[in-house]
Amino acid sequence: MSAPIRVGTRASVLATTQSGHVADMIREQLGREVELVEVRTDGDRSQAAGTPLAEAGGVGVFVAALRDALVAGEVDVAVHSLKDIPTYPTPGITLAAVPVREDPRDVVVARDGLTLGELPVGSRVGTGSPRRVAQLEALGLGLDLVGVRGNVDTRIGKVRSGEYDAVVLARAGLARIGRLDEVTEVLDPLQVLPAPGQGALAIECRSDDPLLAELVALEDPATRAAVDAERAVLATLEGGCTAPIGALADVVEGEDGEELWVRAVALSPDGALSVRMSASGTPADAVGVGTRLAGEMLADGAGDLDQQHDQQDQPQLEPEQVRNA
Ligand SMILES: NCc1[nH]cc(CCC(=O)O)c1CC(=O)O
Repeated sequence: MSAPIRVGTRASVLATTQSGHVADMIREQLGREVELVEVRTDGDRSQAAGTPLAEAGGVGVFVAALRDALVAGEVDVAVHSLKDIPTYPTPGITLAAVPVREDPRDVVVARDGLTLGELPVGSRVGTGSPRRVAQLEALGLGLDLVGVRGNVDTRIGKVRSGEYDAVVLARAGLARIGRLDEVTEVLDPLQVLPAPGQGALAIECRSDDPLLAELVALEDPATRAAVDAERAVLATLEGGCTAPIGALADVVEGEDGEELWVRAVALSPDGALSVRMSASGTPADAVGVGTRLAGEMLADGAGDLDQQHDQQDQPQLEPEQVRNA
């Protein structure tokens, strides 16, 4: 009888829900015992103490804290939102599995059940993500985009209190914590492409842990191919530009078997300029499809989008590393 698998989790509602979900999968699909181990960070403490903390800005800290606990052998598995982890590899840690993902789209939670298009010009819409800001600006609705900090509950609270008219969030986060009923609009990826990896979970373990071979059973191959392609787009574009990036891939059944389709956009921070492209290939070549697509985007000027193109007030944006949050 082997020891329980220790799954590391952060204290937030979203994090414990995600880790709990993975713990259930390990119990049910691997038949192993699981123990949830809370990994506290300075970020969690300062938030508990009431200090405003950018969830997006703190993400690097949270990912790092879980990974530290993993490498130190305090936990055996770390669960993250895939979109929050960097594209480059981390020594000693392997992305063991990516389970079936939630609906990856962004959503609106607005006052009075409104959609973005129904909000009057000048309405205050909260988001701290440059990717969302640029794509929302590009819609030309005349919205006043303002930075928003804090966890999902805090963000929606700003709509309920009347401070903001709406906030834009990942549907997946709301789905996981059971608050989909508060969504007033699901944004079509034709207008707003999600962050690479949005809606997917990353299950990490130590690269030398035999557990790695077991965890692979939790992987959904179609999700893995899609997020591998999206992250290849991001990794390639990151090398050539700092513009906000959206990317979304899916695997569909074609005439000759499975096909992988990828759409991506890179925008100037104010959304005035963008390079938008799509590509397709096989799921087995996911990284190649994403890399080539990004290469074509760079050839089409995606590397020259970094400057601001008009001088309106911009919300306080989060650090560059989370520009796609
Ligand atoms: N940027 C923070 C973050 N990281 C993961 C999610 C939601 C869950 C997911 O996308 O998988 C969120 C909140 C949001 O963007 O609304």
